[in-house]
Amino acid sequence: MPRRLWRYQDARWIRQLLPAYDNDMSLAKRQLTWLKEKTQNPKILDHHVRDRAFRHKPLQYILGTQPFGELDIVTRPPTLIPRWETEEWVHRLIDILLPHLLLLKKNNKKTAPFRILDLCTGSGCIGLSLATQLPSCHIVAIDISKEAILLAQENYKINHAQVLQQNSMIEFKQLDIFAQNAMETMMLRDQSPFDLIVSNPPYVTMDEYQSLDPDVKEWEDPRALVANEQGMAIHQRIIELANNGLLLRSSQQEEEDRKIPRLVMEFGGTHQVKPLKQMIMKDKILFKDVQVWKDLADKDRVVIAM
Ligand SMILES: C[S@@+](CC[C@H](N)C(=O)[O-])C[C@H]1O[C@@H](n2cnc3c(N)ncnc32)[C@H](O)[C@@H]1O
Repeated sequence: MPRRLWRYQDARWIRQLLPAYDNDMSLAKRQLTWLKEKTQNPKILDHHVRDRAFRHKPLQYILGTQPFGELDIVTRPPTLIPRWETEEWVHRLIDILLPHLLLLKKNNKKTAPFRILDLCTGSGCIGLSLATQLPSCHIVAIDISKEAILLAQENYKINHAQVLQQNSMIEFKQLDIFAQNAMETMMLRDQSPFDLIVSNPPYVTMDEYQSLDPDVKEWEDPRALVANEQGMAIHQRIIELANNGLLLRSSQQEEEDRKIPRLVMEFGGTHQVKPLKQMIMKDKILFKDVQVWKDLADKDRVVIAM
């Protein structure tokens, strides 16, 4: 296409993109630059701009990937696009676990793999980050959605070599955590409890869901977002399963293990802090302490039980 025509097209595309970015010219221009990095074909580009501008298609679904720490996670509707808030706490968690696992390895204190359960895995971003950065871990990752499990497996294939390099492994399984046989299915072959449970479960109420942006509502699976019980039904189920034997009992643990997180769950905001802490500390046998981590926007975001 001649340069003059490109300039004309660019101006038209930017005009079309503007409403999707609150009429912020620099943001609209930046989006166009990213779209152009994906394709230089004007017909395809025009299609992408229309998808973004008129069909509210999230940019990450158009580009097909989203960076998540060291990983480039493949994104596809309707599986939830990994969020920066999750990326942040996962890397904070890795920073805590890594020296601990290296020390255990050095002191020969733990010969069996460190077992992690990633509940509500979606694209696999959390489980795969842990599997590619932590040594000798055995991770089981669960999701109710078939599309999510297929996507997570695709993401695993891309990062397979890094997982092997860590001498770790990860398995994905489609399962409803409310299913009757959930616990046995999650423990898989070993039938032994986990050292750590991590999860970014759905946590918005149906009312909150109604007011979300069309980018989210029209493209992402509602099952990834909405939960009953004021957005805490899945958290409640995870705590119940942990208490019923899915997590190692503290008496079976080495003293050092007690200092590291054993249950890590993302949640929606300050209004959920008190009920979540109460649910976790109801049975004081399993957990000795509970903390809340804030995200970079200074919002209560993750509950950590030790
Ligand atoms: C907020 S998304 C998190 C996805 C991913 N872990 C992330 O952080 O981007 C929640 C996920 O929970 C899954 N989910 C919802 N209800 C579930 C259930 N009952 N059992 C298992 N997974 C469930 C959804 O399919 C969705 O993929």
